Amino acid sequence: MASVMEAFNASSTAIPNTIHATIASANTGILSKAFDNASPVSWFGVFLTLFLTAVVYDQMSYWSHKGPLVGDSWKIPFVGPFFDSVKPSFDKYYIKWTSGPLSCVSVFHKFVIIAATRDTARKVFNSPMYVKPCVVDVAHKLLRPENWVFLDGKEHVEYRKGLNGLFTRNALETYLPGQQEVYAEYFEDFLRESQNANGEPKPWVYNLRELMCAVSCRTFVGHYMSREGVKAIADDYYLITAALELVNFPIILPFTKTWYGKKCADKVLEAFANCAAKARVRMRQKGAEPECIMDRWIVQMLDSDRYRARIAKGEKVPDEEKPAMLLRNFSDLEISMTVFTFLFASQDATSSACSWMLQICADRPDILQKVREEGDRLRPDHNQEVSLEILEKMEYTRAVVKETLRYRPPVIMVPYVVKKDFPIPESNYVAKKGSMIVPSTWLSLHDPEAYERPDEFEPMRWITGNAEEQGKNWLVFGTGPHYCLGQTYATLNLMLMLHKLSAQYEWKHTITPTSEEIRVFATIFPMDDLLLTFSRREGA
Ligand code: HEM
Repeated sequence: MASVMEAFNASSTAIPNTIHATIASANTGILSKAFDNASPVSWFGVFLTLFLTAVVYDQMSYWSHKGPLVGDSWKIPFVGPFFDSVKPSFDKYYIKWTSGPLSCVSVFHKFVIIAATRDTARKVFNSPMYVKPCVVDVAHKLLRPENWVFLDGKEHVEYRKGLNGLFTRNALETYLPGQQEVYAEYFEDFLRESQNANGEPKPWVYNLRELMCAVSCRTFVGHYMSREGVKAIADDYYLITAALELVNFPIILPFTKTWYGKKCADKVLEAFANCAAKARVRMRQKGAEPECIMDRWIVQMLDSDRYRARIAKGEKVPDEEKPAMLLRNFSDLEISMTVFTFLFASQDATSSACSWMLQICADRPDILQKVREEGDRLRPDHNQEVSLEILEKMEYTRAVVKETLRYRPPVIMVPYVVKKDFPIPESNYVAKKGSMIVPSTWLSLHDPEAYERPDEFEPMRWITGNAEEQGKNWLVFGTGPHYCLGQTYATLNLMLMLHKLSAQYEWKHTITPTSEEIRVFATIFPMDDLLLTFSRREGA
């Protein structure tokens, strides 16, 4: 969502010229009187007039954008519902989504259109001619302005193609052993922490965030980073999320959230660039096998180099020896910036998903029992590595993960910005250039026409029901040219986590009156931060 800075930065709105002219003439009249010593008009009068003029301008601007959209008829002068966005409330978002397919708010001078239904949301996701993803201004400073995620159109498509090779089935298989190592270490830590607390339940959301950060780092940079290095990133990562919150001061002043976030982001970038340098050295060694995303990327670069060298020498290289994707050479910093975007995109979403998944499975022993039965059947020896082949056979575990993502979609809104006036004839509306337009995923994923009893958690809808056929409603990972690059990886990773944890551990959830309430912090979490205790599963 927009930062306050964006609100301030918003381009001037298209108020009819007559209004501009009226305001201008009013201003000149008053000002000339103020400077005329003989005039009784006081500075207070001048100020008041300018203020009222600005209020009128702000209101007219709001109306000129709003047109037929659902939204307040009157805007609180200048700020709009700013104070609501300081502490975002799920219930308030929900009221907005259900108010109409397209609704609006205006915060400061930023006009925000909310696309709440499946069809309006899809329309936004699939209109790259008119819209592009929008991030808070501070994101450019944290991720660096030259980062690929800020590319648009053809350049974005081309860059993204070069990344596809990092998420193929074959690639995902090579990351599995590293992920399992991390789960094994952290689950034992969970157990110790619960034992040290003498079985007293503790909020676990923070531990899960750290775990997800560690698994991501192992997947992205393998063993090039020490456990302490990973822990340092995991410990500080929330500073980055906080810096990118909707409402933050736009200029990076010392000791503000954005300042801490930037410091943390610089550390992560430097650490990842060091890892890239190490990967470059290791992957040049004979027989070195890729273990992480950086390795695979560097192997693709080296293969492309070799191919180009052969061609340059005039060799006729058979087609089957040509790399699937010819890559240019990326610097350590470029690799680092890109891998940072993976962490940035995955950290909050995956932490949210696994928090809800553990809560739901603890509260529904019938579901957990089935996950265990499937796991025990397909991998009876708990010391055996989980192969991709085994994981892919876990139909019920997959259904639980997909149902978690549907029932509690981690990313409830994806902010886009309108690049040029965007006609939406279905709503008889044209979104003006510079507006923010935010497709929401919630209603689509809770649409009773697509998913019967949408507010019930029913994994079987993915096996014996028709949930898999509702592709148009499945907006968990977005759709269109920016759809989530890591969706297969994210799903498999959550399956791996649930399988490994349920095979060897028990976890109990202490239900509180706010367990089912939703706290919005970039993504969504149980309001009470998920009170858990861990123990070893009998016989494991
Ligand atoms: C449960 C976990 C996840 C959820 C719910 C999720 C959801 C999303 C959503 C909704 C988008 C915006 C799509 C759009 O605008 O159409 C997105 C984009 C993206 N995601 Fe994910 N994501 C998850 C995990 C991951 C992971 C693990 C990675 C990386 C390894 C990742 C990498 C990305 C990237 C790079 C983009 C931007 C793609 C682009 O602009 O071309 N995501 N994700």
